[in-house]
Amino acid sequence: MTPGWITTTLLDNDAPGGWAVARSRDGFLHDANGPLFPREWLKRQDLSVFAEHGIGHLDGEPVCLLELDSAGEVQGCSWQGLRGFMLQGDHTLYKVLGYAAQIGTWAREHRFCGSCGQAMVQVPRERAMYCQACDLRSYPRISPSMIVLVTRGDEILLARSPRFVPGVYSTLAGFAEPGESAEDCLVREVREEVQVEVRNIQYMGSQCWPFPHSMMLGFHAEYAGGDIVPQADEIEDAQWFSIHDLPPLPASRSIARYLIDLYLARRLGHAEPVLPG
Ligand SMILES: NC(=O)C1=CN([C@@H]2O[C@H](COP(=O)(O)OP(=O)(O)OC[C@H]3O[C@@H](n4cnc5c(N)ncnc54)[C@H](O)[C@@H]3O)[C@@H](O)[C@H]2O)C=CC1
Ligand SMILES: [Mg+2]
Ligand SMILES: [Zn+2]
Repeated sequence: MTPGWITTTLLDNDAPGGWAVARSRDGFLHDANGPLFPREWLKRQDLSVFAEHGIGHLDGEPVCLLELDSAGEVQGCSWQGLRGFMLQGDHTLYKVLGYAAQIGTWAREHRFCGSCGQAMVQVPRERAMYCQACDLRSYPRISPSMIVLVTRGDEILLARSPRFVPGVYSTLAGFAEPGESAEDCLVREVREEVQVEVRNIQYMGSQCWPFPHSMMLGFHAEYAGGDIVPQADEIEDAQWFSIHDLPPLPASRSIARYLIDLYLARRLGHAEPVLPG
């Protein structure tokens, strides 16, 4: 048995046994034992299965995803969004569900060729969809995004989007555009969102963010000039906060929180946090 979670290219859906997770628009099915169910049992429930994908091995046992058309009723079970699993519970299980969500979304959105519109087929032994007419392969989509903590000595720049939980302030973030490096993206996003200039950009680490398919590239950068002007619509408020008097912060497993906690630890001489993968 290999411990932990290992994604696999593809599994044989006809081989019996293993675990399954079920996903609908309402999230993942779970009961008191969590979101993993014996696969054979789950397939016997009255669920409208749209697609089945082998996704990996957990502690050596195969795991598959049942993508559903709708959230059915299963006695003793309820549905919970991926974000809920990110916020609390076992981190390895959240990784399983995050991967399942990305594969399920990608497969659902790539049934037809984006070039000619014909049905695509699953490539054997590879996580890819294929259009024979165009000789075109589509791989799971990942969107590179940068995230940055802008610092000024004992102050850090935090902002809030109208989408955030009330009161919470976070680091700045944004999707990379074609033609940009992560650093170009950082400079542009900080300018756009708060009209501030930065220098001494330092890469701190990355995190998969399956909402729905971001790859977060995390940085610290020093303030170099400009007064904060929040971008209309995108940024509700942005401020310099003293590291000794911070507002409510993002979830502890997010890279946003890691970037903040890491800066605080270095500034205050505490032990450095570990970035959850
Ligand atoms: N893990 C973490 O700690 C954090 C993760 N994030 C994530 O970072 C990503 C980017 O942050 P935002 O401030 O929302 O982005 P942003 O500042 O670039 O603005 C969002 C806008 O970008 C456009 N957009 C949506 N999907 C896109 C894509 N795939 N490529 C290019 N443009 C796209 C849309 O117009 C959307 O309204 C999001 O996935 C967000 O959830 C943001 C903050 C913290
Ligand atoms: Mg943004
Ligand atoms: Zn095609």
